[in-house]
Amino acid sequence: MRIAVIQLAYGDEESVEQRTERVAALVRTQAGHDLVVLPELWSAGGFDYPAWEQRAQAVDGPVAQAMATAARDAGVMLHAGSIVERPADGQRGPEGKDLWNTSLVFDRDGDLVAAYRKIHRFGFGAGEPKLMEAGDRLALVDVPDSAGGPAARAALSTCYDLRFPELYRAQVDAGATMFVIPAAWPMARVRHWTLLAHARAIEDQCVVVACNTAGTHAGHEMGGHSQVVLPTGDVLAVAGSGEQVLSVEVDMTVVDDYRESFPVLRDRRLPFQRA
Ligand SMILES: NC(=O)CCC(=O)C(=O)O
Repeated sequence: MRIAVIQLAYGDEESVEQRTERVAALVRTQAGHDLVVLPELWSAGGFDYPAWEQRAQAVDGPVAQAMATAARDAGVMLHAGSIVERPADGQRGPEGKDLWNTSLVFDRDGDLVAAYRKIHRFGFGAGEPKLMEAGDRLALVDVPDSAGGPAARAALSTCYDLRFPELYRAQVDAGATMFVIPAAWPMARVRHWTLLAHARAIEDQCVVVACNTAGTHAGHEMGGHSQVVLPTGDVLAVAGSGEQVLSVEVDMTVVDDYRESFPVLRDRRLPFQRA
């Protein structure tokens, strides 16, 4: 299957409306891909905490509508990155807040087929844990291969989630063969981003499609280096530090083949006795 990873760069000057139009146009140029992936919180600004309240939208709000239309126009499945979600029905979480960091996936008809609320909140006590609720539910979606190869069973996670291997093990147990991970991961820790994505691919024998942000916004330089990593640990493609689109061909037979030839997952031994 053909996958496009759109590593967006943005600063503070562009309005949400301008950026949404620009991103929709970029998505439309990706016709011919089976899956197109955008980064975390690209419309609200990954580190622009003070703007989140005002930029929050529902899962059928203006950003989602623009992405649904772009997916349909391009005829691609679109992982539209994440939005700051404020549910239209006034829902609040257990901490009394009404915002979530929510990823949205649209199919090639523009229908919303998956939504994932980020489980692990990032921000050193500020940002997400202060302003948002945590998700508590896995989300997986099938990505068909128009060339007739096996579909991917894509599991959704977001940025800081990458540091929590137990999430990915749970996704594997739910049938995942691919991890799709949008992010706004800063340059300061880009080495962690690269290494952890490799680790998740190798330890869980999945294809990792990791789409980061580039540019500098809200005083934070983003790390870029989006990447597509195979279960073998081989890197199919890696971006630099600026705006860039990676276009890769992934044969999903690699997952079953590699799991068969090196059956690491079958050698798991749980539960352990307590010491
Ligand atoms: N937006 C994020 O989740 C950033 C995560 C990050 O910077 C880190 O884990 O390091």
